[in-house]
Amino acid sequence: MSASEGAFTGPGILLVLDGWGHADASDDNALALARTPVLDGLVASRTSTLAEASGDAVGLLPGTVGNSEIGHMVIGAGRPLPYDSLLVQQAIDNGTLRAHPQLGVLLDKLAVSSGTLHLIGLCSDGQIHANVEHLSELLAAAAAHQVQRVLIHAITDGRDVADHTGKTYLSRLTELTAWAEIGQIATVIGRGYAMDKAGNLDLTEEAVTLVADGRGAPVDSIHDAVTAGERGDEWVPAAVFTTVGSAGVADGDAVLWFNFRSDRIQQFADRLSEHLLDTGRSVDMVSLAQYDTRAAIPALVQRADASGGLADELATVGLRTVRIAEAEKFEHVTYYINGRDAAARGGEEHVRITGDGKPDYVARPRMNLDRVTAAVVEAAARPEVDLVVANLANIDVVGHTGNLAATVTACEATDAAVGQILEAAGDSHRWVLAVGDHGNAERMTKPAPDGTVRPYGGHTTNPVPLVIVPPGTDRSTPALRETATLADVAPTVLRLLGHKPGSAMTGRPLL
Ligand SMILES: O=C(O)[C@H](O)COP(=O)(O)O
Ligand SMILES: [Mn+2]
Ligand SMILES: [Mn+2]
Repeated sequence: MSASEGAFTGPGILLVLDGWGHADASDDNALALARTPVLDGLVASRTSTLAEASGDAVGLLPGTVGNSEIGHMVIGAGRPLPYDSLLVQQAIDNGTLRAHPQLGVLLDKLAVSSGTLHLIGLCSDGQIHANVEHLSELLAAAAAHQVQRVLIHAITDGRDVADHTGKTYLSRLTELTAWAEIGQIATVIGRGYAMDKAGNLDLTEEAVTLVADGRGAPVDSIHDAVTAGERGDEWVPAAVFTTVGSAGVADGDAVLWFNFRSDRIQQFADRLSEHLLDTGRSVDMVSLAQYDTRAAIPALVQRADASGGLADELATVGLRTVRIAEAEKFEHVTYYINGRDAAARGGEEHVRITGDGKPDYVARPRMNLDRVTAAVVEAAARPEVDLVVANLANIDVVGHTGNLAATVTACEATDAAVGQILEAAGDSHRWVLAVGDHGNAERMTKPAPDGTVRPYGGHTTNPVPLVIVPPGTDRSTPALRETATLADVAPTVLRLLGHKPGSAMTGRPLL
């Protein structure tokens, strides 16, 4: 360790506590209700501040809740990055989406062949994976090109928005189709099936055969579609509207995927592509934003450049990092934090902690935290490792269940884990920077579109705690700046490691 402008430099630990947001205590604030002496101590310390993690501070539309993808990307990039949802909205506002040549060719082809356009995506306004309002532009484009038939394959949410609101969003779809004078809902299925990202292909298959072959329970109304299941909107079972005639995808049809975030739709997109190919159907596919699929699906809106972030800077100066998270958040500390770049840089080691079987987060709110913590402690003890980067998933993942009691347990388990990690940091004379990537557990209810207050497991627009714990007994560290955003994390980490912020970073070191 050496002194540098009042701050110390040396090896450290960057700890992302997923879903660790800040809000005043209330009876729906799981973090405040939980007994969390370690986290409370960190937040009350002099080297603690609050960082903006939502809206335009990170590259989202103003007022939009943060999410893991943009959160980790900005933590890594050291600058706000125009996120896909923002870029899609800009393309709608400036007319480039509607005038997109590739979209025009696809729609004209359908108009000539009388083929069907299938719109597939998450129907809510959660703005994390999709926004149902984007459909007005897509339907208008189809109508302008005189496409004759548009079918919507709606995925119900209940995770990024309050549960049991699926009916409201499906009703919104019918308003949009009435306004555009084209389109009808053909099928409905919950995101638990259609947006599995853990390789549970049996779940994905339900969505694939529903959309491709029209195989699902016949329903006559939105009400029947969403009330068939008793497990909420995430698990609405496959349903086909009897009113649409043939709901499946025919040879010569086209598919437009309207989720803008890839991670939870790519498995479905790949499986549907393979299924159509296997069954001899030639179908044009495009996606609203870029997907990380095996299948080549052209995107209508391109991703922002996220290079020049922490990973690139660490590689340039030759520092070693270990990245640790359980499966749910593994891409977050590797792919996302590295600027949506799958290549591991030199000096980068990845530790992915996997669990057994299908997770039940209410029954097991500790998840695999003990093993994640053990891996962090082990990595911290290795002198050749300059920076340990870890994500503790529980506060967010259990928070998503909307179950307050389970989330309180998740917060308490995380608190104990952070305590162990701080001890290990003390032993190895490392600093620790702990930060949330967006809010979640600090608010567990939300008014639904119908005005009722419902349990809510989704993210928030609240700022997140950002705390630096100096190594050893160093108590000379100055207080942190009061205004901060996630873009300040990478410059601060580089400073603490004894290096300058990267030239592409606009965030500023917090000390
Ligand atoms: O995909 C999910 O689990 C949620 O919709 C968003 O959560 P994340 O942004 O924390 O992954
Ligand atoms: Mn997150
Ligand atoms: Mn989340």
